[in-house]
Amino acid sequence: MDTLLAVRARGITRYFGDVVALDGVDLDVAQGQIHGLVGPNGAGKTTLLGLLLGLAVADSGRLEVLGTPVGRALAVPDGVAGFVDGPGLYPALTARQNLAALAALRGRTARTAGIDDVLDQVGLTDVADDRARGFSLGMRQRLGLAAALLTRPRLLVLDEPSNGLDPAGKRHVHRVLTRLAADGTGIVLSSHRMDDVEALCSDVTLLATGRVVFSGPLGKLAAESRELDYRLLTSDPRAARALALSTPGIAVVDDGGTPTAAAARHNAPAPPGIVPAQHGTPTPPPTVPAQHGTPTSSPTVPPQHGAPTPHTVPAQRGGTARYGAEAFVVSALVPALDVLVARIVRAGIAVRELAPVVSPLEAAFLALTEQQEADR
Ligand SMILES: Nc1ncnc2c1ncn2[C@@H]1O[C@H](COP(=O)(O)OP(=O)(O)OP(=O)(O)O)[C@@H](O)[C@H]1O
Repeated sequence: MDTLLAVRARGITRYFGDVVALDGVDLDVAQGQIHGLVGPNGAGKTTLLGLLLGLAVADSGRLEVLGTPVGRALAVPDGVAGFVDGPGLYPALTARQNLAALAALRGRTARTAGIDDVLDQVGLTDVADDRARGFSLGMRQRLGLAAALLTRPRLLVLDEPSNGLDPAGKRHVHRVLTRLAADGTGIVLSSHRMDDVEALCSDVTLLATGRVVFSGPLGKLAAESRELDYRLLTSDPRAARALALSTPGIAVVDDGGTPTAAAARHNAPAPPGIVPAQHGTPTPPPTVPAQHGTPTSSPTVPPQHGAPTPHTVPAQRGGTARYGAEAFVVSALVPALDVLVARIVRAGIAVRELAPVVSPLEAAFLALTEQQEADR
């Protein structure tokens, strides 16, 4: 039996005059999933979120929300809450009065009880009786989220929910969203903050000029990415570096690979779809947890019969390594990286840290942006 999807969209197209804001978009969001919409300005994210919220209707295609086909009427589908372009609030009312008024507008579907609870969840208890007029952007975002929570949504739709949030506000919002998802609520959010998307979302859809260029788990994006730069911190950098140089498919980046430069490198020609699959088997994101306690004695490097000529990427940017003498940067596809890590560990060297200099999501986003500029 099919699991009920919070969102099932097929071939969604939406025009604004001559502009094709959405062009045959497919989207699946499972219940309990936090799904990120990512893409350059004008990609169609807000338009898509607006359709989910019933603020507009698609010109063609089929959209089901919480198992029910969305009709032609402009109405928030049952069980859905959220906002685009910032929450609608009454500036003259306090936070608490805003929530009471919004709940009243929702009539019987909203709970007037629980206002204190949702204010607490988003961290606004201390300003519950202050007027919204004086609220910062981050506070307004949190109040908008509190209003959505009051309706106990089964699908929550948020446009840039992290806008204006300070670290404490961000922690509140992340906690709330994670808890909601754990309770089975589907969440679709757009964001330009790749760190947020990576921290919150299990799945992501990349849009560019109204088209889906990738949709699926974040781990699959990593597996399908082109070569990325990875910072590698080990207990024996010299021996690990020697192993890297003799591992097929691994290039050692001499100068430490600053994030910007790495991004620029991965920005290079992006094919349509930007992240062509290069391997059959998805590989988990190549982040290796610290392995404290692994022997740190000098490794024995296994002989490398038939190993290719060491491949070193010349320093492109000069300057000293930014990650300290212990770390170095390799450029590789995930499968080659897996081989390298196995060799390093087999040699008795501890892998203390392995992380992409620029995440697969950020690299894909940058490639998209670059592609758009090239097409202009
Ligand atoms: N009401 C409108 N009238 C005319 N064109 C519109 C309207 N809303 C959106 N568009 C156009 O549709 C396209 C998609 O816009 P949309 O706002 O959905 O993109 P977005 O991905 O949310 O962008 P951003 O990251 O800048 O918020 C853009 O070309 C935009 O100019």
